[in-house]
Amino acid sequence: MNTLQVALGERSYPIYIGPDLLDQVECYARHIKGKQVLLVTNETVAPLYLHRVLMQLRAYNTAQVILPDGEQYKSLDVLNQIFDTLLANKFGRNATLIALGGGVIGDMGGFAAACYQRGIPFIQIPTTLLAQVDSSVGGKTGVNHPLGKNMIGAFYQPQCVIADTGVLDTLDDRQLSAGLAEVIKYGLIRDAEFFDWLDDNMDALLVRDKKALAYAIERSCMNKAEVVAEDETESGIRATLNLGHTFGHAIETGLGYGEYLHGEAVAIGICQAADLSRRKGWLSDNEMGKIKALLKKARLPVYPPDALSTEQFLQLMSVDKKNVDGEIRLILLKAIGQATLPVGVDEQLLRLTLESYKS
Ligand SMILES: O=C(O)C(=O)C[C@@H](O)[C@H](O)[C@H](O)COP(=O)(O)O
Repeated sequence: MNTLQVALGERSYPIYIGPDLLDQVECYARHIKGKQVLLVTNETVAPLYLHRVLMQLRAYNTAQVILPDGEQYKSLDVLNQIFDTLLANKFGRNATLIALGGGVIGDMGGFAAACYQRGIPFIQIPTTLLAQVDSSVGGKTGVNHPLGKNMIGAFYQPQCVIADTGVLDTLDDRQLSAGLAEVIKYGLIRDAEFFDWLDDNMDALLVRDKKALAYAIERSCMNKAEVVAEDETESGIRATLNLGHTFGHAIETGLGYGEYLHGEAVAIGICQAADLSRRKGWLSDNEMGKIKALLKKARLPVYPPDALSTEQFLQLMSVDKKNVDGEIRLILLKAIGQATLPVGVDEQLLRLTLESYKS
């Protein structure tokens, strides 16, 4: 097992990475304070892994919530089921919530923990590649609104993250590729050497070579932990983690949550952000080509859906959380390995990019 630390003063926590961690009681026990534990998971993950986690929690008074699987269920309505179960079981302030699942479960479970009785401890057990390399780390929790992705939420850090790399064996290929979009993102925003490594090792990652996957997860988490430690609540550098997300969130919201996986929408958004950077003269044609080729090699989409018009894109992008006083601000690239902070972009250039960057 490898342990990384997210250094946030009194809110610091470890990320445990390794195989078969679900069966290691020490990973859980040292982070559970009271006797009550609520497990939040979904219909896909429960039959695969819930039993293994419960086996380690025999000393506790446990309850479970099994939610439907998919981004379309990351909503206030579904969130209420978690509160219902906490209350029905008379769980108090020292109860611990464990989120066992992908990004949707982690974000919703974390938000429920942040709100219930004004905050109870929670543990992230991410079961998708995307959740292991990105969403379980850093304390962004929340739910979607029909008009905007992740619009209702809170920064709320977990007690620990338990990334059991063995659970990726049951992940389907589409989900694996979606996770690779966020992995590639780290190379693009701050780690050019990692981008080159990914270029050389993408085939190994796609066939789930264990050594390659473990390395990609550790290096991604290391990058994320460093950024979050520097800027927990996104007043500066943390916004670079949002590369491609303004476009990506517009696709997810515009097409209806669940149509595209988050990582797929982000892959397209990364290409659109890279294309805009190229039009600004910051990125060369060669770099643009390398980015698109690596995303395609990871079996990710690189062109936006025809169903979304330029006007719809602009409308959806106008509610992004990085915007200031109504101005759309984007994370762009100066080079592979170097992202900008949010920059306001000329609307004409944005329109041109949206209209011309199509399949
Ligand atoms: O941790 C962050 O900060 C990120 O922006 C990481 C993103 O990859 C992640 O998708 C995040 O949930 C997006 O947050 P949002 O603030 O754009 O809703």
